[in-house]
Amino acid sequence: MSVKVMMQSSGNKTLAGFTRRISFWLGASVLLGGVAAVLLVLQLTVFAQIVAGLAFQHHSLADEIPALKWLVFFLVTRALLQWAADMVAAQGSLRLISNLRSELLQHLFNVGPVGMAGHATGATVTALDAGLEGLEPYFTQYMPRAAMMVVLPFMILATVLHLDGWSFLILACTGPLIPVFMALVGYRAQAIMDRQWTQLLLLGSSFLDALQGMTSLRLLGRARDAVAAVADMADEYRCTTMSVMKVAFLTSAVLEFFASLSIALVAVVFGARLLEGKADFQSAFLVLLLAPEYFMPLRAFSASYHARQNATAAMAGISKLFALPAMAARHENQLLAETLVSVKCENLSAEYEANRPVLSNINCTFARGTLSLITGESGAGKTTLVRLLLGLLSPVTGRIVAEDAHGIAHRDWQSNIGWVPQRPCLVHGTVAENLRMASPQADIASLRNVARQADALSFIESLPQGFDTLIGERGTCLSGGQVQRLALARVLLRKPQILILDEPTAHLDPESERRVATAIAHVATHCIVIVIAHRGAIITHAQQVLRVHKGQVFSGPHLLEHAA
Ligand SMILES: Nc1ncnc2c1ncn2[C@@H]1O[C@H](COP(=O)(O)OP(=O)(O)OP(=O)(O)O)[C@@H](O)[C@H]1O
Repeated sequence: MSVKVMMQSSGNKTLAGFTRRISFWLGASVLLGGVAAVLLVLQLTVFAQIVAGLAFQHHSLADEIPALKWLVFFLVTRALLQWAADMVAAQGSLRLISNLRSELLQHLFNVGPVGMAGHATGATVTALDAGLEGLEPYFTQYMPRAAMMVVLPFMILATVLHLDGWSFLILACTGPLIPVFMALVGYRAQAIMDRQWTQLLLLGSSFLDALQGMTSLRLLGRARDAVAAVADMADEYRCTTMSVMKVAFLTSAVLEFFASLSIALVAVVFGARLLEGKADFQSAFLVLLLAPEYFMPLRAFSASYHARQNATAAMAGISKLFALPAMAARHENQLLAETLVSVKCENLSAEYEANRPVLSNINCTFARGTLSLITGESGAGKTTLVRLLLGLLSPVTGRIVAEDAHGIAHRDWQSNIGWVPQRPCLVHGTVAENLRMASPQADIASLRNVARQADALSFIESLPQGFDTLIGERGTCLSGGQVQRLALARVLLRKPQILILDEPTAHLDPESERRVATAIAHVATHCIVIVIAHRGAIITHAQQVLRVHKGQVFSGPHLLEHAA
């Protein structure tokens, strides 16, 4: 993409980069877990000492009370430390995920609708939702467990070496088998996880597409096929999930087998030497208590290994979104106090792909109190010009200058634009709720005022509950003309100084078209109004016509007559 990148998101957007961001939290978690591990070894040592004292040294329970107090102390403190370690890791992870979600959303706002054009909405939603959630177990479970897999087994090995050489040898030889085995299984499991993630993305996009296109699908008689296709994908996703589970269970079973075998070997070797009188009970008992704990972090690590694979697969989708170039200009959401009198395009060029200009060095002016019409054949670049004005696309060369009556150019003028696309976005809610999207604090008098300006008041008042009538998602309970007038009323609530409309009267019946055109012409008396249109009543109200043709913009009085 050659489009100028306005803002590159900062920082290393990889799992390693994200891990570094919460290194303090992970470090604290591992430290707390490490202290808990020391307490575990001490707890088992005291326990072995108590059992040996009671069984072989004829101690009474009263003799062991000080040791029992230590045992309880170690037990409780260790439980608290472990809880704290888990909490710290969870806290760091939740903060990171929350920050990442804000960063990603901010980045997508900077990318804007033009940059997102080739990206399926369902896949984006899945990456933002399930994708980011999928990273959480990686930070809360996998990373701390990976660290503890090094800390605790080494601590136990050191203790066992001090107690018995043979047991040390058995544990030292069997322990590393587990990570090696994990690496072998992991290679195969990663491919399945990647497939599962791709299927989830496809499922999300297909489901959303099927929902959005349900009317067309029904009209084409393909609704059942679409439902069947989504069902098939859901079934494939289920099968892949079962494969993931199968790999996870098999891995756990094999690891359990290795661990049990190793512990049994320690028990048999030590037991035989105990019978021969070559070892003492307390050491043997302690080694037997320590052996399962030696494998515990390895088993916990293996149980959370799928979290890493899941995160790696999810990260691929998230990285793709972070890698999208930012195309939209950033501007403050502040309305200007000064009145803008003109918006000038100076030597403006735009392109979506390198060396394929859609607009080349265009110059034009949009003045206050003027209704400017942008016309031209399909694909000429009318929408591209509007995208430049809206700040959704950055110019390759040139600039757009917005001036007030004193000739002062303002920087944050784009927040003063009101934009009505061809298909305005109305949400499931009441008429008033849809209008208040533009200004949540607006009172009913303001709503009535803008509705009157947009010629929408009479039809709103004729609805069963007036401004409290539910209009359905995308205004399904309203006609095309009513949706346009409602969208116009909504945008007027923001008191825009510049109003841009994309084919506002397309698909309307002559009466609705006339009413919408008159309402727009009325707004143009105190605004800079720019309308994309090819034909219809709106043309008769235009004071300026700009024709976009082969990357150039032509204007002149003859075009006005021609357009009319
Ligand atoms: N997001 C995009 N990525 C790449 N090319 C694009 C993109 N949007 C538009 N174009 C291309 O830019 C050119 C101008 O498109 P634009 O939408 O500005 O035309 P238009 O005059 O508004 O057409 P219409 O009247 O059909 O809406 C077209 O050739 C189109 O294929």
